[in-house]
Amino acid sequence: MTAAALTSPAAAARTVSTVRTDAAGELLDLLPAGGGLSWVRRGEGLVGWGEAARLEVSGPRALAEAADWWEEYSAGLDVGDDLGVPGSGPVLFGSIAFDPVAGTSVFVVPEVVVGRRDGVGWVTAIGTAPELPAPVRDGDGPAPRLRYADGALDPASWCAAVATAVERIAAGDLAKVVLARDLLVSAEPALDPRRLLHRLAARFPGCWTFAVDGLLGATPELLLRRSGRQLSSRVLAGTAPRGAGAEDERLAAALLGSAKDRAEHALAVDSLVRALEPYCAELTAPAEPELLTLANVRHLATDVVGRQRASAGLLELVGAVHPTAAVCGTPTTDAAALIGELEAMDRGRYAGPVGWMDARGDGEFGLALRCAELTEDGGARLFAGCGIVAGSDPAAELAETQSKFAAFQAALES
Ligand SMILES: C=C(O[C@H]1C=CC=C(C(=O)O)[C@@H]1O)C(=O)O
Repeated sequence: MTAAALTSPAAAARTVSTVRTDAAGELLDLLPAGGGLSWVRRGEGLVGWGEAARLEVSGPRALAEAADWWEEYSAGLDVGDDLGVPGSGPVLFGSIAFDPVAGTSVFVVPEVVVGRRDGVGWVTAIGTAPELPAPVRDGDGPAPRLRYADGALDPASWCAAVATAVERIAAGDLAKVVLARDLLVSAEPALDPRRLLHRLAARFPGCWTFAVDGLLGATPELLLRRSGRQLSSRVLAGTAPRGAGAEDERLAAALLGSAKDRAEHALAVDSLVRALEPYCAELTAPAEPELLTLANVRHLATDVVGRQRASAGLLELVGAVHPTAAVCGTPTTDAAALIGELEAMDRGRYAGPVGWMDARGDGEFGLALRCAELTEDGGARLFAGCGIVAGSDPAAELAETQSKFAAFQAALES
């Protein structure tokens, strides 16, 4: 089934202007109280608010429909863009379901976007250009009172699911599956997305702090960036906890030397490279992964770069590479079926692509990891998953989900 609810631009709102702004300060400080849209890393990126148009879509052609809709929508705009850089002019934010066929993907064109790239700032407005709001730095009030509850599976049941996955892998049914679990949190007073985004960005400056339609987080994984014909991706898989003092160094060395984690990582890189190859004139992936160190965990990381050959748009490319084995498994179809069998939950937009694109087709989509979906009662549903391969230990994987939940929990609890 395809469900497409779209808004067309009203005649009065067809004018788009991008002008340079020297407004200093943090992008996230400009967000309205209820939150808004965000894609920010190390103080650069995009924030947006207001809704000039919106598309919710599912079904076998979901991403193709979204691409057509954006092309038609943006072609109908009268754009004045002083900068002409990736992210200037009209911008579409998107949060794509883990399973775009069954799940609902959400695309939003904000009325106002403020961007910063290489130190240059700009503001884009659809319709009448607004006065920029006074920046608000959230942070001093007390944290809300929080209560956590198990999501679909309690820890013991989730460990049993991991043990079943390990058996299936040992039986030769598949090589890898990523199993996730959810954690529910209720909050009094209701969670404030702007406050959460500030805290995520402060603790994870090297991650992309994102917010699209109630899904927010700080992801370390870049699924695909397109800038003209240049493509890049940061693939992550293989995780170790952080330790204190010398123990931290020992854990880092053990991760880099772990045959299990290297195998898990190689499958993720391979899945991306295979999917991207048909579109590329050049594609380079280093043979050895590097370590990516975050406040809560370390990952094996590989930066892949390519030059596009065919004229495919960004959403087509995203649809071609998703889901990689960093969030699904190998072979993809068997892993997706096992996820459906064992996780006992709907991932929704968790582990799906999240990001933005402009009218030239440049943009960035990460994977929605280390994130939570805000719930109507003012709380949230947190997600964390782990790659399961031969030799995975259920207790260690459970501990890994706890380390990953800790990324969002630190923002909730401070
Ligand atoms: C699925 C998640 O992480 C993926 C990305 C990096 C490392 C992973 C791992 O080591 O299992 C996962 O593949 C998650 O954080 O929910």
